[in-house]
Amino acid sequence: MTDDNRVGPPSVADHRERVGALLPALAPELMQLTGALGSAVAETIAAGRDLPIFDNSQMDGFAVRVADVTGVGAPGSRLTVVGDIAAGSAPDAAVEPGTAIRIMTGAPIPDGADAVVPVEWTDAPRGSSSAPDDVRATVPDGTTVTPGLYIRSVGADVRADETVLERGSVLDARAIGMLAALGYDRVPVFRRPRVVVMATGTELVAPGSRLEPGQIFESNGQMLVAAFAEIGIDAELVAAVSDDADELRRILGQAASRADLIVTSGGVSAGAYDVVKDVLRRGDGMWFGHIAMQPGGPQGAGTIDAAGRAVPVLCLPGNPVSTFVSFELFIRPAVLAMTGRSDLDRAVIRARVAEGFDSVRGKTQIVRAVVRAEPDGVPTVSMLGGHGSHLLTSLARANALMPVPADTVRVEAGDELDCVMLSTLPGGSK
Ligand SMILES: Nc1nc2c(c(=O)[nH]1)N[C@H]1C(S)=C(S)[C@@H](COP(=O)(O)OP(=O)(O)OC[C@H]3O[C@@H](n4cnc5c(N)ncnc54)[C@H](O)[C@@H]3O)O[C@H]1N2
Ligand code: MOO
Repeated sequence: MTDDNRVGPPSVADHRERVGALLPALAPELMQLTGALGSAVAETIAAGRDLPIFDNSQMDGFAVRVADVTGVGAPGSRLTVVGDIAAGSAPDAAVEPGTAIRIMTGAPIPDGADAVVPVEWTDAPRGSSSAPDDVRATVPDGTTVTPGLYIRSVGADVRADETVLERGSVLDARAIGMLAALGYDRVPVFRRPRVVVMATGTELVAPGSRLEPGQIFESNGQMLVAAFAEIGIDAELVAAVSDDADELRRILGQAASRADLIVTSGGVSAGAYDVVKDVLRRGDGMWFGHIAMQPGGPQGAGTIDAAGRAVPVLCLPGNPVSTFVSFELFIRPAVLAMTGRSDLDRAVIRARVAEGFDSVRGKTQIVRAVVRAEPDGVPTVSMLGGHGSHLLTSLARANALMPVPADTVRVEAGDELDCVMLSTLPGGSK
């Protein structure tokens, strides 16, 4: 539990709980399918109809009766062509004994037909705009013409009322394609939060600007917006805010009026210009402190009032690796839960440590790491770049974060630890 009267600093789990409790689940809404990519479905969705919607042809060819197309290798009897069905039109004749109907891929199977022979098996001209008067099919060696050949049956993909998406699953391109095929133009989803990301620090200038002495390029805001985009949330980046309390107060107020969540970076430690902490600590509902984790120790979390609405604010430490680790451990799962998603956590792989290293007593150390697949089965993991929370390049090169428990002071080669995968394991498996 998060408990300000506790002995010792809050743990990673405590802070995760605190952040999770601040972000309420967002209400469901009906959304146009075209805009729903990345949203989680708000209710279990059943197919409203069968798919395929009707029996249709899998091939460009001729709809026939099996009895008329027997024998392998030898030409079958000549069949009178009594119709022509393109995809998108309905049959206007039935296939009687001794007849066939030309048919295109996706067109409905006419009454009387119980198989389709591809045009390649026939003596009909291919790609001709009009159907021939008659046709003869020759069944290739090794093929048996049985009822249903090259017919895609109604309901073979999914039957009406069968579940196609569970509540909480995310709409990806494939799910959207499937819902469109079922005829859904709108889909019930959990609303996604409006997020404002605010990078604070007088030293920050936008990438691409000319640097004056002491200035650096703003990277945390860019990284956070990208991290939100990776979980389907279009966050708004507010230009780097200087360490001026009045300016920050004004910008926070404006952001709160339009946001479901505000995320700040920087200004939460013990410095003379730690403006985020100075401005927000005066309001009710904010907590600031150090959690037992490195990087990412100093944190702030709470709500601010926006015309009677309590808007959650999460304040992340400014060191770039600390910002990212805080997003990963606290914001990512809480925001995914807020948007109704059921897949809150990244894939975890247990890996064997390749080289030993020291860890910090009393703090969960979040180590940047590279996990590699090994032929013998157990993947190996190597620490990357040291513990410094300014070492952003090693973070960018890592494919995993490896939490080392707070009671561990030394990790030995050969120890096995869980690694939280940030990207795909070299070799392809997740
Ligand atoms: N006396 C103490 N000093 C510090 C403590 C402490 O407990 N006592 N904690 C250290 C730890 S741990 C961290 S983490 C940082 C957190 O500091 P702040 O959140 O106040 O962050 P800043 O001071 O604003 O910045 C820290 C560092 O990161 C750079 N930065 C900040 N924002 C950005 C950005 N948007 N893009 C790129 N780089 C950024 C900034 O220039 C600083 O170098 O405090 C330690 N100090
Ligand atoms: O904990 Mo700070 O986040 O080391 O860099």
